[in-house]
Amino acid sequence: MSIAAAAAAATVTVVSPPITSSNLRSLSITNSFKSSSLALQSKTATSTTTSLIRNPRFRSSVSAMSVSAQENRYQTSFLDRRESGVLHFVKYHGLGNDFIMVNNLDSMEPKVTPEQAVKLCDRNFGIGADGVIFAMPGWSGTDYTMRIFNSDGSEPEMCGNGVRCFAKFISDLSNLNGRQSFTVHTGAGLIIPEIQHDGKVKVDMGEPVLKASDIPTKIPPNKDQSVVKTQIEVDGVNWNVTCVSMGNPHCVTFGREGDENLVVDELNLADIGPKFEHHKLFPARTNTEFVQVFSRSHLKMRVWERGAGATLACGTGACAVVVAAILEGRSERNCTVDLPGGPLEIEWREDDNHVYMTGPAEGADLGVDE
Ligand SMILES: N[C@@H](CCC[C@H](N)C(=O)O)C(=O)O
Repeated sequence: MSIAAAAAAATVTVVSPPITSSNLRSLSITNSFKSSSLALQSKTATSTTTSLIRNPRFRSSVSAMSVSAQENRYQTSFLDRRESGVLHFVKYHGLGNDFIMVNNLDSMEPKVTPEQAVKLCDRNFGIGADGVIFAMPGWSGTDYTMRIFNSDGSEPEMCGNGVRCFAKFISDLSNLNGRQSFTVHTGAGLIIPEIQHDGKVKVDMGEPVLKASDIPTKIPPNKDQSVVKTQIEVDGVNWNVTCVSMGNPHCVTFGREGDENLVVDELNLADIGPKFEHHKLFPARTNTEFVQVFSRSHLKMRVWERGAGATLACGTGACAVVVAAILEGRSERNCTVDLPGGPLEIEWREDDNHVYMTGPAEGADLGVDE
């Protein structure tokens, strides 16, 4: 289906996973999109494909909407029905960080434009999500490619919770013949998720990037080429920050000048979050994690995500938090990180310098049982 056909889509079908022919039920949502922005969006999508492929880290108005719930039973999976003008998707979430998942395995061109993603992600006038994730064919030898649009339409390099959802989505879509692990090309390079026996997904998130200019941040490096526990002024207050990229940029803070012990529940995230995100010291904007230390292996964080705002969880953010905590001498290499949506297990392994993230990923449960 072409971008134009997708954009002109009149019907979007939501299906509750697991995706099997026997238990398939659907909820139809009818959208009318303004078609005037289509040509421009198609160009945007193409240029983002190009920039993703060039990423050097790969080395190692909804004008009207009506919703009608129907009980439809189909003999075959919805994935086998390819009506033109219909976008099929499912909702997945990792600890409440939720995504519209699109089966894009037949094309390297996203079936949804950034502008459409903004509309689809709207929690009142759209479907509601923190982002749209596309499962695409592999690239340069990988099994698959994952791309994502934030709810503001921007394209991040990587998404930790998203890649766990991606792994579950792929295993629901494809016959993996018992394989539980595969390789995924992302804007942050090669990512390897593995579905564990307990249903959780463990992800090799690769090596953290610490060089300030690669994160990118304009904060002057204070330790080798990295920014570790240095002060920046945000809205008239000095914050101690450590900067880490997990393919996407993160600014991690454990507190303000003279007040090292953040109580993260007391923060006005909606006020301070955007001031970090759009700070002039972060040329590509930044995700920001506010962290409270319970012990050397137990941390709690709240996140303000670039392009998505306050979310219930951020996988790359939790990885960045543990890397920052280790760099600042606050934690061990294995930590439980509590997020508003639940805990993630993070390890920054000494032997290979890779960060490993383990946590759940689930399809949205519409509560419709057989
Ligand atoms: N929630 C994600 C991160 C998504 C991308 C982020 N908003 C960005 O722009 O970098 C995660 O779980 O990592």
